Amino acid sequence: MNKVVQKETRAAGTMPRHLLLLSKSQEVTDVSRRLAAYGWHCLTAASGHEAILKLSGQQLGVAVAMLCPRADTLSSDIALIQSHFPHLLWIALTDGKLDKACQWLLSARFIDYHHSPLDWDSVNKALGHADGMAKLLPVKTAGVKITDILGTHPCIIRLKQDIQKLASTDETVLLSGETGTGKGLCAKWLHRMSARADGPFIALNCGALPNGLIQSTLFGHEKGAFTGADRQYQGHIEQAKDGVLFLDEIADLPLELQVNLLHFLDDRQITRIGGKSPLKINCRIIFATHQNLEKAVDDGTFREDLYHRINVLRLHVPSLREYCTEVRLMAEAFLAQLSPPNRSLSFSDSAIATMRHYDWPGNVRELQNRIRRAVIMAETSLITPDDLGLSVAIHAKHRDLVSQRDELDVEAVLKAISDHKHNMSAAARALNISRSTLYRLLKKEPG
Ligand SMILES: Nc1ncnc2c1ncn2[C@@H]1O[C@H](COP(=O)(O)OP(=O)(O)OP(=O)(O)O)[C@@H](O)[C@H]1O
Repeated sequence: MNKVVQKETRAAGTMPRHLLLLSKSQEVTDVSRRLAAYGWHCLTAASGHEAILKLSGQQLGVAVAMLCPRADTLSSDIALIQSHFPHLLWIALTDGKLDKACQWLLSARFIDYHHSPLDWDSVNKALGHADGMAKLLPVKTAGVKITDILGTHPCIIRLKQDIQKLASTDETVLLSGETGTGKGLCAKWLHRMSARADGPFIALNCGALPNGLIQSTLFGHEKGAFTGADRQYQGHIEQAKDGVLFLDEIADLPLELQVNLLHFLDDRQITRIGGKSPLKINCRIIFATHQNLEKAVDDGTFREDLYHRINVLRLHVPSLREYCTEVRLMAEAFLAQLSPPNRSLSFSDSAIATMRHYDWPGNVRELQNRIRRAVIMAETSLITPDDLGLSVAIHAKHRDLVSQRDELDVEAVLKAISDHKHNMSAAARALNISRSTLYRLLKKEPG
């Protein structure tokens, strides 16, 4: 009996467990078959939008994403799914060649990852662990509960005060800041504290939808407006009537739709695709971006008139590095939220020190995800840097510093050699190093 069939037999008779399998790759069927052999039923999706449709009404705990070197193509899909299902635990399957975008994505969004050649037994074990943990974690639905904005650092106090001021107006607001800093959270607070709190809060990630879908998603369509439009659809602007529309990743909105949005901001009217008469909609818009909009204007990918229209009330959401003295406080608050009730966990001193010195490129979202991971991985009641997946990250950071320093050394040596017309002894003297050190830095044998 081959291995897969044996596993199938072993899994037979147990209830199938469900997971989301997100992949744009042809190999999805093979992976889904492999996982089925362990009793996993995979809901496959090739985009965030498809995943959201398939997940609605389901109580899934785990999602698997197949990452390839161009992982950035999945990053906005994952962001979209997370905004609707924030408590899914994510595990990545990668082909081992991690580029920068992929590494960033892994640290920001995943609790665990497995490289090919895949050891399916350990993939299954990790999935089982995550699924079990997801069942123990408190279930919260997106949009229902807003967490507090944590932090007592002056930059967070200022942020909260500014949100309060902006909540008292009905003006359009632009939130800027790195990914994972809490722009979505601030937008929800702006809504919650404003006169529109009883109205809807509708969020749309402009980068997560294919170009063909975004216009009807925003503006809606009439029945029969295009092939497949078998019923009338009220777009997000209309759904946000009397409430707030949160347009995330605004820099990703295609240029042709930027014009339509500008018109809406001016006259507050929309016409559904295929519609004849314009509709007046009263909603407040909050924009967010992690990109440099000024550069996007210079590059011609963002309209200058729209930029000026939305860049009036701008709020910068600080990166976690700007208040890294509070990492412990935040980590402990997230640990209390994310630990199952029957487990008492705390951080070891080395975990606190490591978190304090880490750069947090994925900001608070990364901190939350690392703690989710640690809750699953910790074998004792004391969380270690390893449980947070940080020993490797810190090591990589140090290796980076070493390689950067090496590059600078080589640059200085090459300049000295050129300044001294290729006289190695003179170049070494000028740098105050020996000839042998000079050759070592150049990784060459003395000539
Ligand atoms: N100061 C904070 N206190 C508590 N939770 C926070 C804080 N900042 C961010 N978070 C949490 O971090 C997670 C990521 O935040 P959010 O999605 O709002 O980030 P974002 O800046 O909108 O990210 P992106 O640019 O990728 O869309 C959310 O779960 C949010 O509740």
